[in-house]
Amino acid sequence: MNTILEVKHLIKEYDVGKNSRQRVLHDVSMTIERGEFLSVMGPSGSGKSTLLYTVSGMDRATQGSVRFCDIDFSAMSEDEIAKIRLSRMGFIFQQNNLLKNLNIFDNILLSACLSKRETKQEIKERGKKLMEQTGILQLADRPITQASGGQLQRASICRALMNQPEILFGDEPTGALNSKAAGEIMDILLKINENGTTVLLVTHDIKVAAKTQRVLFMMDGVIAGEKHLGKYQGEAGSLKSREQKLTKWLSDLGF
Ligand SMILES: Nc1ncnc2c1ncn2[C@@H]1O[C@H](COP(=O)(O)OP(=O)(O)OP(=O)(O)O)[C@@H](O)[C@H]1O
Repeated sequence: MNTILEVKHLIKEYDVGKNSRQRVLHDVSMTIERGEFLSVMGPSGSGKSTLLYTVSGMDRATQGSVRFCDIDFSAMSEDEIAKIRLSRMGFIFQQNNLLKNLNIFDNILLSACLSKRETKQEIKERGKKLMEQTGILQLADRPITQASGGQLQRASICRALMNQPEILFGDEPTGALNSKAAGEIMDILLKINENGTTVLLVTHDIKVAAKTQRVLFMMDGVIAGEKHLGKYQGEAGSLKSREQKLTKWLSDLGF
């Protein structure tokens, strides 16, 4: 086994007013192996996004440890963690967060330009290749106001992949899309995972979670259960049965 992320006894509290703190994650422990494709489900407010942001180093743990490969986030400065995020992790969100004053191509190239590891030519070539793989090469010069939600989400996937991350985090990446566009985004994420990138998604959508390999169920700030579905191989018949298994499991957990 090759562990990419190890979380032990994670506690996360937020300051909520004067001398008042809300505990959102209660003693969460989990391990993610390199190459896995996981999703996190659970009721609204159960702590899914907080878990994602804390394990990806976007936010600090209050107590407990988060290790990415052999790196202990608690021993690192904000700047050091930001460098790791930029060079080794990718992020996609429900809202694509693309910059309005840049066209689609320049939005995609931006993070690679910031990491300054390659020449502009190398960056452009990889950007084009990713756009081709995700079916949006023809949109390179478009302003982001002239593309659909699904196309913009493909662009944000390209942007997240520009620095060839080892792990991709998604907070409801299909949440703002219709079911056809959501299915297409999931197919792209499955290919990315097949090529070796570990993927961790937060989702409310059973159809999305059913295509992932392992589903974590969060409830009141703890991981209340997990379901191993195995790698999804792409057959429609097996997808139906995965969705049914997941629906029954979630219902048994009271969701
Ligand atoms: N920055 C913050 N400051 C204070 N409280 C916060 C902050 N972020 C989240 N919370 C609180 O933490 C709890 C968990 O929020 P979180 O967004 O992690 O839940 P979630 O399961 O992702 O919810 P949803 O499915 O609705 O997105 C909620 O009660 C929320 O109000």
